[in-house]
Amino acid sequence: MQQQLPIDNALNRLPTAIITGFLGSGKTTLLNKLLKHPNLKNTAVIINEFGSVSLDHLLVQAATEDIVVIDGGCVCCTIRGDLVETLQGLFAKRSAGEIPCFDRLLIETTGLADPAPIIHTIMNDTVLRNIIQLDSVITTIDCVYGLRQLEEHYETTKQAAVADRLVLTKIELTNAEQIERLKHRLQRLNPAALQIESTEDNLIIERLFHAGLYNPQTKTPDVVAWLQAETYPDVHDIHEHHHTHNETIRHDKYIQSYCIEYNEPLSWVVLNRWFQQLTALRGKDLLRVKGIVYTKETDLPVIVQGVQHIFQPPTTLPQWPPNTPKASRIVFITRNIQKPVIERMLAVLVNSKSYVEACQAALILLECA
Ligand SMILES: Nc1nc2c(ncn2[C@@H]2O[C@H](COP(=O)(O)OP(=O)(O)OP(=O)(O)O)[C@@H](O)[C@H]2O)c(=O)[nH]1
Repeated sequence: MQQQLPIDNALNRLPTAIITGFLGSGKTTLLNKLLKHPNLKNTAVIINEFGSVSLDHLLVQAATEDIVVIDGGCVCCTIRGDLVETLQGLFAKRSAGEIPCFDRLLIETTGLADPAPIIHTIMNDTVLRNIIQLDSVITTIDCVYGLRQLEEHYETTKQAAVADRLVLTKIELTNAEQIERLKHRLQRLNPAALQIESTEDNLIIERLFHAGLYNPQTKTPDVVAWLQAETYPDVHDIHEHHHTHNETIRHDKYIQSYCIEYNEPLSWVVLNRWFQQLTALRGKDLLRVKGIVYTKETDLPVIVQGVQHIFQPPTTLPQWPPNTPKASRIVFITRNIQKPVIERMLAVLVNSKSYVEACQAALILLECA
């Protein structure tokens, strides 16, 4: 039975990048550098902190910091009303001709911000998701303090784990060995994220943006570049590495990144149950999920994306892109959910003949918690 999902329309939406990074790691310095670039002159900027910054030909709005702390410490599902309002206001003014017609949006978070709620807002607000598309999550990492911050602050680890691009700042203030250690650590934490040194003047624009599903030059989906599936190491490599270090506090020790591959077509029932169980039971530990799925219900590739508890409604591509096998490939960045657990869950769900059997997948997940 062929079923319809909306065709992905990312190309028609405004590219939006989030710049995040720990306190003092160089977000504003990077932003100011970017805004001087002629290709970014029609950029609207939202600074996610108190007060506004005045920059000539640019639109700078201030979205107040309004993190709602729910008992138990989970702020991940909180959609920031102020950000939604600010964005909608910006688009209303643009439509009314009150401000110039910007063609790109940059959002700078505060240093302690969890980028997940901002990503949720962009992906799932019913109005915004038809207007803007997440083009890139850019995380600045301080080469002087980065290693220590990764150990001591989960915020830094999470900001690095969800990034599409990692910008290494203050390179000139430290030595080559420390930079290599930091790069290696970041590579293990988030192998698909491109590492860029902030001093790379010529390449920075091209390499910082366009982390979305579409190649901006050809306007066609580039699943290979988007998923970067081949960069995810086999899970055994990660374990071996951990055992060779005598690490005590490290937050990134608990972060795993891997790619699940499945050749047979999956039914939507299985797919939905899998994601529902994952989000309901371990949502806060699903730092980022994205993939292309081969389903029984449609010949078209289905695109899935999620951050923690919230998944974007699935969409399809108009056809399977060249060089992309007709199979499912989903990349996961998780905290304390190992690849075999995810694979076992999927196997149980695929083979289950009853609801009760399907619930066994949830038990696998609960046992590993
Ligand atoms: N030497 C050097 N200094 C840098 C670099 N990047 C940023 N800085 C300095 O580091 C300090 C903090 O930089 P910001 O850009 O304000 O950092 P931020 O992440 O926006 O800071 P918060 O908004 O406070 O979290 C400033 O004094 C910058 O001049 C760099 O690559 N090299």
